[in-house]
Amino acid sequence: MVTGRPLLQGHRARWVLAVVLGALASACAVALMAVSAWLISRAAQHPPVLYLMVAVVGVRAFGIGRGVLRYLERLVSHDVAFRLLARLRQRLVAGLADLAPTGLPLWRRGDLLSRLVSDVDDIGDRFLRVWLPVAGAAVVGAAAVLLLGSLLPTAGIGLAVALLVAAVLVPLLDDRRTARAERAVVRARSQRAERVGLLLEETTDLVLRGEYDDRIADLDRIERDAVGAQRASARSAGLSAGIAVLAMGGAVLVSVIAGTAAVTTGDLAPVLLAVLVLTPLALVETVQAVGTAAAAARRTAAAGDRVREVLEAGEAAAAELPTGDLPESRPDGPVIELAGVAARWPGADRDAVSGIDLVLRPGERVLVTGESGSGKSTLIAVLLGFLQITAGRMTVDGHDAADIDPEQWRTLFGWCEQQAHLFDTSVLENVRLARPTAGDDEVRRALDGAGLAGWIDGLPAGAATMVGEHGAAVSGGERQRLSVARALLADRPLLLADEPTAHLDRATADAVTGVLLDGGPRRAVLLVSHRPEDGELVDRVLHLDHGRMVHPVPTG
Ligand SMILES: Nc1ncnc2c1ncn2[C@@H]1O[C@H](COP(=O)(O)OP(=O)(O)OP(=O)(O)O)[C@@H](O)[C@H]1O
Repeated sequence: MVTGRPLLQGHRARWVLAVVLGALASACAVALMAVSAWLISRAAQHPPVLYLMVAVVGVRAFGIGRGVLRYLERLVSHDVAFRLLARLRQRLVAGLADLAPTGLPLWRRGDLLSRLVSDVDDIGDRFLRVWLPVAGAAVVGAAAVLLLGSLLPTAGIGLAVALLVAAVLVPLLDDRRTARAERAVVRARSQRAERVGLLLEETTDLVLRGEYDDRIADLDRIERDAVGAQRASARSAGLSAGIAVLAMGGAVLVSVIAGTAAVTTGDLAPVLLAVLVLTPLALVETVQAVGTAAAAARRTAAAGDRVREVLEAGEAAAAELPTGDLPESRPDGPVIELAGVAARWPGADRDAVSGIDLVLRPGERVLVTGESGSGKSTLIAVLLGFLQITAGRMTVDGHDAADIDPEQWRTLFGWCEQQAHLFDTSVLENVRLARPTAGDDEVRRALDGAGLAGWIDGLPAGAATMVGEHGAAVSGGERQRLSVARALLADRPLLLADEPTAHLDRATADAVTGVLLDGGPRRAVLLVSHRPEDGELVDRVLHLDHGRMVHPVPTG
């Protein structure tokens, strides 16, 4: 559950310090007002200046203390909040990694981004804008009530009632409206992130299909909803703030009436009248913060629910993952076997592959062919452990994959994909991702192996050249070879290549296929390809038709 308690673990002392500092800063503001009031009243009686010195020092100390303590409170509380947010994001990303890739379509990409960024930020606000002001207001409010009550009980009661109205009653009465408005704010924000993401991804298609303007109009509608929701939320907050001022005004009035009467009857020293009257005014800001805290509490609750969904899905996925170790590796490399394997994508009503029997021995090269949609990529997803098998058995050296920790299982495989993702960093670092501990020399050898030496020599900064956002500065063939370089650097016992030459010219495709298949005696290679000529380069061909293996392999 995304609540403060588990998140706060290890940070409680800092958190208490932030609350104490915040309360002291608010207390300084109230004390400043009270002491100033006393000082002005007393000074009006022209006493010897010595009588006033303590109060003068007090005014200075409280004035400086208010600013310094508030600064320190901000420093400590934001430090705690950022630590908590980092911890929460780590947990979310770890959960998503357990869900990926088949579980990720549970949420649209923009929606997921909004949960990871804005919703998590809102949860940070729970500490900064909900608990902190409420804790501070509770401490300072109680102290002010005690102070006024000790001077004149009626004034204390008046202040207590005003505080209850402004900080408890109004937020409670307004709760349903606030909750609705804040839920709408969070929903509109997520829709906006989702639609903007889609719009950016599909701009070219939308323009060509003439649907771009409709999408912009749709976005405008969402934006109007978002603004409407924010207005409703601001109206609520404004109302609470206004009532807080009125309530404190009421407390001032009670103090004036009761205080004047008490001074007349001699029950109260005249110099204390100003203290009674001005102290409630110093509390206005503190009480208003409680009003906005109520709205923030509602928003963070809505955001918390959305983050919790992702966390719980991740935790559920993690709980189901096996934890066994890979068996001791054999000197000549592992043997991977699939016997009668079937697998189904989430939400599908039939298996995407079934009855798959396949043995991959060290050094073997197997070509997988089949029409589009016949299940070739699904077979790779099964091998990589991304897709649960629904029937049959997959083993490594006789040990069931279903018992092995998926992270360990995946260390068996190198993967050369169709559209390798490139990050906005250098060529070198993009390849090093495959084995982060690899030295520059090893990365360069992998680049050479993938036939990229000539290309790199021609780059302005060699292998240190940046590839641009999403690899914008890299051609399709170069991207493909970078993917090959990654697979070579990873140097895993089994190399899976899913149509690695799909977008390449014949000569480049021949070269890339050659490099991939030349894995040596220990590395098995499973190549998915539509090129008939690749059949000549491998030991075996596995042909798929509607998810099932076909024997004999059709020719031509
Ligand atoms: N991520 C996915 N989620 C749901 N269904 C999927 C997913 N990927 C593939 N499928 C379904 O599984 C079946 C096999 O698809 P697969 O991508 O494995 O075929 P393929 O042989 O690799 O096709 P292509 O040559 O076009 O890449 C298809 O019916 C497809 O719709």
